[in-house]
Amino acid sequence: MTSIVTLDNISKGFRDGESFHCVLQQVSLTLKQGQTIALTGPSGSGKSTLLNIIGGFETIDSGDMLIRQGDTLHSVTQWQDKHWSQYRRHSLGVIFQQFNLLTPLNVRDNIQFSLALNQLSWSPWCDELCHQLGLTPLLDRSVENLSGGQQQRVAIARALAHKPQLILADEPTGNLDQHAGMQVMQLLTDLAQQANCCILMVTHSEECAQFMQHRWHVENQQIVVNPIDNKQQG
Ligand SMILES: Nc1ncnc2c1ncn2[C@@H]1O[C@H](COP(=O)(O)OP(=O)(O)OP(=O)(O)O)[C@@H](O)[C@H]1O
Repeated sequence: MTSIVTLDNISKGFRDGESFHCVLQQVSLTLKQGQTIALTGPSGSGKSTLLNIIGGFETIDSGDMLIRQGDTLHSVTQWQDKHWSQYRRHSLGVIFQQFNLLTPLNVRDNIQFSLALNQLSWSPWCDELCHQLGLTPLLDRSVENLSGGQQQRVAIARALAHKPQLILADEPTGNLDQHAGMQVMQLLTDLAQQANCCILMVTHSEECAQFMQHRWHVENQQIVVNPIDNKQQG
């Protein structure tokens, strides 16, 4: 399987007044095309920090991160803002617990906005996404009038519309009841597989983690790859 993001010996901490709090220490890992990974760990262990580093929303203190663009892995050490924004637009889809939708807009325009950032227009894949997510009858509805489950399905359509190589999800079902949460997880994993996207998903929920092929655990500033992965792949 092709590597899409590699962390090479990265460390990250935060200054708190006089003291320095190390969150991740000399972490190395690789995300591969099509892999799905549940990221678990105690509160405050560094799960969101890891997601933010991979999304380019946080810098690293040391080490290197390599990101695939086309046929080549590029080191981010020399990247400027324009490189990061190009990476986020082209290669990333992001799904958070708070849906972060554009509330004055309808469902179609929320999805179209994400496509427009990549100079893409509505494609048959978008029709398929909306069909499978049950959004086709809702396309002209304002997102602010939708239920939590419906809004989260719009967030998934928006994240997948441009077929990114990587989806970063932070507690994507955290605001949903059990039934809606499992439905959303099933749709997310089915659609990501169809688009050959890798998913790295932070979750506290065992039921959600079960939808992913692999389990990584953040503990003592390290990432522990669970020896009993959900599925032994890649
Ligand atoms: N911008 C920041 N400035 C200072 N400290 C931060 C910052 N972001 C995170 N931290 C600290 O880094 C540690 C890890 O935070 P992080 O949000 O990554 O944990 P988490 O595992 O996602 O936690 P939770 O499960 O509670 O969301 C925490 O101690 C947090 O206070």
